[in-house]
Amino acid sequence: MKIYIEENYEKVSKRAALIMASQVVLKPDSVLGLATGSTPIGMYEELIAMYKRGEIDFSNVTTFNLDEYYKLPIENENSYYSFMMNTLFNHINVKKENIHLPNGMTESVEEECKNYEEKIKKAGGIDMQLLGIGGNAHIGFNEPADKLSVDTNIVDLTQKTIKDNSRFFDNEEDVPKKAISMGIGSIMKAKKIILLASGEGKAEAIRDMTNGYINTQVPASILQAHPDFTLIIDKDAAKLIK
Ligand SMILES: N[C@@H]1[C@@H](O)[C@H](O)[C@@H](COP(=O)(O)O)O[C@@H]1O
Repeated sequence: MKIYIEENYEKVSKRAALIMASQVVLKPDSVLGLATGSTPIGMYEELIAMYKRGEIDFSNVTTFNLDEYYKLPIENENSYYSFMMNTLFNHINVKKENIHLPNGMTESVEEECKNYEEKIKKAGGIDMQLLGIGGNAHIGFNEPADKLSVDTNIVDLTQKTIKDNSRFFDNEEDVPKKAISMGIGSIMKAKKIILLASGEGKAEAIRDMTNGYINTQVPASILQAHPDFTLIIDKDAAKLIK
């Protein structure tokens, strides 16, 4: 595990964008695993700026997002599809057919999860996976539990996650209670993983995921066992690291 502790959120975003951009420059047909949440927004803005300056070309890139809410139409502004289109995809030259998110509106969850895994495999696996982290150390939507799913699966969101994510919705009741998420195995199969975190609200999760132990109640802790894992955090998120 490599850890970069940056002065602030802006520096976290800049370093992450440079790492992601290098991946695409060195391998223009990279398969990128992407994440939602507020944390990666700064990194996406940096990547858009690089694209506009002609420094980076996404035309051969394929993307797979970590997760999508269950039964939230993609037209809803809070769907992760809408988030990704508005925050990144509409501003760069990635091809629409190369963009993948789990279909939360599927009639057959089991089939959708299986297909998603197949599609990742067919694309050659994920070269670089970007992650944020939940306040309870979830990654994707793999919530703390006694058992964690290896493959893409449907998950029940914890009350904490529903509360955390309610800031984007009009009411807490509008937050979907379930999501389809890549599993821990799907994430760990990525050749490289980077995780971004910023702010004091993530300090406990960062402490617990870097303490040398793997604990399913701290889903992100498994990343310590990945051979090419980079943590990019700001001082506030790092303040409880021992
Ligand atoms: N499913 C997403 C995660 O992928 C993300 O890491 C987390 C943290 O979000 P934020 O970056 O807004 O704190 O939120 C959601 O629950």
